[in-house]
Amino acid sequence: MSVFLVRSIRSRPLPSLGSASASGNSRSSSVELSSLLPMAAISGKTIQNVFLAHRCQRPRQNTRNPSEFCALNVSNMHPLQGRRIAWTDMSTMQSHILAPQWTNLGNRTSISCNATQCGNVVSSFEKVDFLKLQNGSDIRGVAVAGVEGEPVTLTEPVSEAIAAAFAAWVLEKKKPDGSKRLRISIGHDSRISAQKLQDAVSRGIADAGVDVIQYGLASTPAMFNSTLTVDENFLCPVDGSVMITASHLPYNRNGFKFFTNDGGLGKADIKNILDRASKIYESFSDASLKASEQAADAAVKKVDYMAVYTSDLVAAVRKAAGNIEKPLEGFHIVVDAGNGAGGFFAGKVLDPLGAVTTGSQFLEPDGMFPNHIPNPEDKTAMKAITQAVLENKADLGIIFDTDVDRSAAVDSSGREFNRNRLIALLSAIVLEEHPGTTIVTDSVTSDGLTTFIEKKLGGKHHRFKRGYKNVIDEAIRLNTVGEESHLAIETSGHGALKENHWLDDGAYLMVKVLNKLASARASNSKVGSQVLTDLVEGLEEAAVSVEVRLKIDQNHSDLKGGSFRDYGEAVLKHLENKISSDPMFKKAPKNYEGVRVSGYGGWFLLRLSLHDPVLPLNIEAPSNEDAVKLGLAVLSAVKEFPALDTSALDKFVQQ
Ligand SMILES: O=P(O)(O)OC[C@H]1O[C@H](O)[C@H](O)[C@@H](O)[C@@H]1O
Repeated sequence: MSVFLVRSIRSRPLPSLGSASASGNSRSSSVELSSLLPMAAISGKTIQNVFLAHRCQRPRQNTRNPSEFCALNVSNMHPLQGRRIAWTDMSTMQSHILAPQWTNLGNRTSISCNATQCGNVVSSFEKVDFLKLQNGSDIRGVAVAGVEGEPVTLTEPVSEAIAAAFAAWVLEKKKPDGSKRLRISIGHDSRISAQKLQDAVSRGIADAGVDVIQYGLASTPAMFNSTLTVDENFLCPVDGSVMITASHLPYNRNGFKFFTNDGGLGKADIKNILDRASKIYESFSDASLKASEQAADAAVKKVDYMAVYTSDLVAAVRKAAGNIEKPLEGFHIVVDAGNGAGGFFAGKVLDPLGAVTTGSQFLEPDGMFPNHIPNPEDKTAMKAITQAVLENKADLGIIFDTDVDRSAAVDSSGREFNRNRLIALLSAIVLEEHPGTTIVTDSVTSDGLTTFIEKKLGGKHHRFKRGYKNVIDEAIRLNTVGEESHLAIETSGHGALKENHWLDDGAYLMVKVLNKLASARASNSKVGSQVLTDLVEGLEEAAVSVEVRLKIDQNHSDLKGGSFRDYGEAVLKHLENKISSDPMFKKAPKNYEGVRVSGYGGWFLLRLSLHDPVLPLNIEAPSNEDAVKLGLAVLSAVKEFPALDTSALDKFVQQ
């Protein structure tokens, strides 16, 4: 990948980005530009129609005045017409300085910077704005400007306030006696805003008088794990942990997940932290932020914690295979990390275990996700790993989401282990170890999966609600009321095991799969990856399986000022009433969210999304015709609600 440098030569035309793109990968290309910077150099690349600029700063004392600091003459930047520019290392405060030099871009190009529209400037951000950042038990916001209609909400000061609030919350919970300082670890995925937010979060934590341990690129489960590891060499256990990630969302988003040794924080905790953050934010001034910048440096330590986490994974597989050093010798396993944080799995886990990993792809972190979205629920992503398995004639393919709390696999014939098939595979493995145990899953699992778990494997299927935290908490609850459960897993690829502290960990799910491969090979050297495919033999899968998402227009007058949740509930109630009088349908006897109904040999579930003003509809049926009949039944009920956008369902039933 070539990098361009902008040199301090005025008025030299910029070469066409278009022609540069043509010479490289069409989705991700870097360009050699020469031009126009008095005191700074710029490198960058164009990805997804965004020109991603990186400024290599020259010594500031050489600048005559601040506006020359990064002044660009872009009079010849026609090739950027209609494109966006995102800075990876410069706050918009600085880009405001250079804005006059860019005025001749007019409306052709929008300029944005890494973390924030207003960089490190304290701008008005009310309590209500903080509360909007809550996404279930996570915090999510826009961290990079440049996408139309998506203003930056997760600025550096906002992030700093949230981190300070989390540190205060941890202090309150842990009640330290003053003999030692508390410590909080910070990790991040591959997003382009990671560095800026890591710095802001570090400042917030240090401000609260807590030590900061930075791990750099890390996975979400590793961050939780750092609250459990006991090893002073790695400054563990930490008292709290922050993962900077927005999972599989687009490049401009980012967010936070928080942990203590009790697990991930719940919805009420997150609301509490956002409440506190809004108060802390009120006390911020430009001067106080400057002071906190200096204080942070002293409180920050860096630790290679991923080395601990990955060696634990390696040890787990060795142990399962009877303490063999290289239990995966002879297996060819390809990994697709989608340019997220999961690339470590090939080099740090599979290689030491003896597996061949050639053909693994997109292992290098790239926050623009130039190849595919790192998401095992995404069709393009699953196609990419399937292709890699087939092209490399591999025994197994493994794919992770951006922060590695979700995963899926592909067998040697290209059959996917995701959604119901992934749950079936893990259920088979866990039920061999714990006969009769209850498997807790999300609500969109199939009827075929219930039959498989209960009739073939002799376990119990507890179909609960959507949401990884809901599923895990329910499994923990069952154990406390005397019902043994060892696995909580979602069709999304989230999964947690009792034996692994109920840690929501996509990498550990794959370790369980590898354990099966390794132990089967240890007892019979001829065993190949077919052993995994055989485990899901007998799982009935519907010929048609679809999800359509019906949006609720929150500004529609039919909401009569009420919330989208109330409106959604009204839609569900109406559907339930209509269905109960129709002899073609039967309501699911046990159901924990939405309306789940059997009919025409299949089923549907309409429910409220966990986070969005959306009613997701899942349909599974033996044929397209039957699926359409189920869709039509839903459509006739929901059509009476004008604020509901049914176009996706209209399209489905008209096919
Ligand atoms: O309710 P939905 O909009 O379908 O979203 C549901 C999903 O939301 C998030 O991504 C959670 O991490 C998942 O655990 C959950 O399944």
